[in-house]
Amino acid sequence: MLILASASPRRRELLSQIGVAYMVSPSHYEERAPKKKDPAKFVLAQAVGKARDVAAQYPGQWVLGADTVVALGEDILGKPKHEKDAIRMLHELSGHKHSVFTGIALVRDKKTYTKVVETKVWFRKLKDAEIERYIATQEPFDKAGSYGIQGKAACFVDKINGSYSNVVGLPLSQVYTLLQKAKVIE
Ligand SMILES: Cc1cn([C@H]2C[C@H](O)[C@@H](COP(=O)(O)OP(=O)(O)OP(=O)(O)O)O2)c(=O)[nH]c1=O
Repeated sequence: MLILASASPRRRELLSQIGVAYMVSPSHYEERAPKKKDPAKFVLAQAVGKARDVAAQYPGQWVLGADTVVALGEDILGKPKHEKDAIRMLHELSGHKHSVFTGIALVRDKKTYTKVVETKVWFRKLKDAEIERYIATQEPFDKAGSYGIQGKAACFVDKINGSYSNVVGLPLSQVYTLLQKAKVIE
C-alpha cells in the first residue's frame, strides 16, 4: 500500500478525496530554510527529502512526500514562525499576485519520481483590520504564506490560474499521473 509521508491533514483529505488507498507515516526530515530565487528547486529537494526519509523505513514500498511554499517576487514564504511573521506575509500578499509551488516525490528504495506544480494566485487588497481578524482565527499558523485558500482566506482570493489542490498542498491530477507512472495504480 502507498505510504503518505506527511503530517498534514490537508494532504490526507486530498488523497482520500480521489480514492487512493494509503497509510500515513509522517517524515522527520528536517525542513531547511528556503533559499531565495528558486522555489521549484527548493520544494523538490524538500519533497524528496521527506519521501526518502520515510522510504528508508519501508523497503519495497512506495512513499509519497510533498512540500508547498508561496513565492512572491524573489521571496519564498514558508509557514509563519509567529504572529509578526504572519502579519508581514499577509501585508506582502495583499493586492498582489503570487505563486504557490508544491513539489511531490514518489520514492521506492532507490527509485524516485518527481514533479513540481505552480499555481498563480491573485489576492485582493486587504484591510489591516481584516488581516488582524484573520490572524486571530489561528488559521495562518500551519500554512505556507500564512493563509489557507480552503478556509477563511478564500475571500482574499480574486482568482487563481492552475491547480486548486496544488495550493492546498497536493496537486491531485499530477499526483495521480505519478502514481500511474510508478504503477501504484492503473
Ligand atoms: C497556501 C496554502 C498552504 N497550505 C498548507 C499546505 C501544507 O500543509 C502547508 C505547507 O507546509 P509543508 O511544509 O508543505 O507541509 P506540512 O508541514 O503541513 O506537512 P508535511 O511536511 O508533514 O507533509 O501549507 C494550505 O493548507 N492552504 C493554502 O492555501
